[in-house]
Amino acid sequence: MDSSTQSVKIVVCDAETGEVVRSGRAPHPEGTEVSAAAWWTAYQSAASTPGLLDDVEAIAVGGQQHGMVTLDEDGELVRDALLWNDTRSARDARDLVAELGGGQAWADATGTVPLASMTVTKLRWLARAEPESAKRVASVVLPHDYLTWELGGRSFAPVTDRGDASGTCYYDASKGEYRDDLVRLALGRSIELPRVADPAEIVGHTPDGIAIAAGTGDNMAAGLGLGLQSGSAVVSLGTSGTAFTRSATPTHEPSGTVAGFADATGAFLPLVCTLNGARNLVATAEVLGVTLDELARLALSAPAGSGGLVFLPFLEGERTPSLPEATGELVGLTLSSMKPANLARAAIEGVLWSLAYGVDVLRKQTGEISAITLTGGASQSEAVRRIATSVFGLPVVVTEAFESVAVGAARQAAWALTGELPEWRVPVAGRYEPTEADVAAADDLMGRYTEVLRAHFEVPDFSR
Ligand SMILES: Nc1ncnc2c1ncn2[C@@H]1O[C@H](COP(=O)(O)OP(=O)(O)O)[C@@H](O)[C@H]1O
Ligand SMILES: O=C(CO)[C@@H](O)[C@H](O)COP(=O)(O)O
Repeated sequence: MDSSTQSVKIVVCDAETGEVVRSGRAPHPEGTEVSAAAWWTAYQSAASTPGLLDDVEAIAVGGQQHGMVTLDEDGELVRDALLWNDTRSARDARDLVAELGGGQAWADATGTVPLASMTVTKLRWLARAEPESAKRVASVVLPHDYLTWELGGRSFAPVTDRGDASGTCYYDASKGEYRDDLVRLALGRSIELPRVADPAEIVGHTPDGIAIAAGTGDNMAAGLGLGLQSGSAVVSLGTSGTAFTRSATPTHEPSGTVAGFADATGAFLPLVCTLNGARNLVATAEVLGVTLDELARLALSAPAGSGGLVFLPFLEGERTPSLPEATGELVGLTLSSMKPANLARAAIEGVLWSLAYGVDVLRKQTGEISAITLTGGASQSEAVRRIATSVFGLPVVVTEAFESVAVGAARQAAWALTGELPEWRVPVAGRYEPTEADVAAADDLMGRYTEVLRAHFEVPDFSR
């Protein structure tokens, strides 16, 4: 199961080959504050498709990362979960960074410098803004932990895995230990935290006897589903934009650009995340009064560089660069550039640009990255795939197994069931090679965006 921001997707895979044999989905409520119970209801609705779960032997959850799900002593929800894209704890993030002695101190302690997305900052927000709710909290779990617990009929204590735990900023991924001192720093006291299960552990069973694996964060699950290896990066365009790679060793990047997450196999998953993925494209299509397919056609009819238009895609504030209070900018409007086609292309270039920057920073942390695998809802767009070559200047691959998070969760479930990580084939649906002109366009685009970004916002070094 992939329980992500906008929807839940279930895929049923053949345990030997990974072939997707059945699937189902259901939408999630809108907003950055959502009751965890709504995710369980959505899962039950998707799973009720007749025959969908017939013969299923094992299940795992890949879930949107970082969300703060608060439980009281009786295991009841204290309040709605604050999601990864809720920026109200921006001030708390700044305070926590200062209180521990700066970005390097956090990067050393947990691998990651807290920004408003991370669970630890939401704990501090709760203590500050809702002290009465904070007092009632007995434990905090992540979205995937909550769903794993519900799947098991609450018959075992909540569990998590090291991948998702690494996104809390109170778990040290390199040592595999919770940092109770950081929970106390944020909330003022200790709380119960879910046990961190082994990557291939069966943590319990559903009331129907289906084995439940540990599950993980959605990006970690996508890494498993796509068979991610060092030297290449996954770029996901869902609600968030993410760029991540696999690393055998932990990263400790002090500026907060690269999160030093763990992956779902025992290795690491350095990751750059933006708040502004596919929804900037949906908003642009709405402004232009076109469908997403028409947006793609328009974008492909415009030249690389969008006739000089630059779209800083900060419609939901931003996490990378860290500008939680920012709004978007459209720059370079002239009589000749202000055309629907240029606007369509600029939206795609803008959304991809911050991830191209992310890939550059990842490269500095982990070594060469020579290809990109695109995934997430917007990777279905032919324009996104083609334009990506001229923003990254790298080969871009799209796989057939489109729901990579759910497939990765299924692969983990098969691993737990059989005791061996299955070697599932990841069939390539398309490979887009950059031309020399694409590589030059990528450099040019990075230069122009950096200039416009610097002219409008105060940011740390943000250049190639
Ligand atoms: N062809 C497309 N072009 C651009 N965006 C698309 C396209 N198809 C789907 N999307 C967008 O992708 C998003 C859903 O992607 P998904 O990866 O499922 O998100 P999440 O995992 O965050 O719930 C939605 O905002 C949807 O409108
Ligand atoms: O916060 C992050 C990663 O650090 C996001 O990637 C969330 O994990 C949500 O992902 P999507 O719902 O957009 O897939």
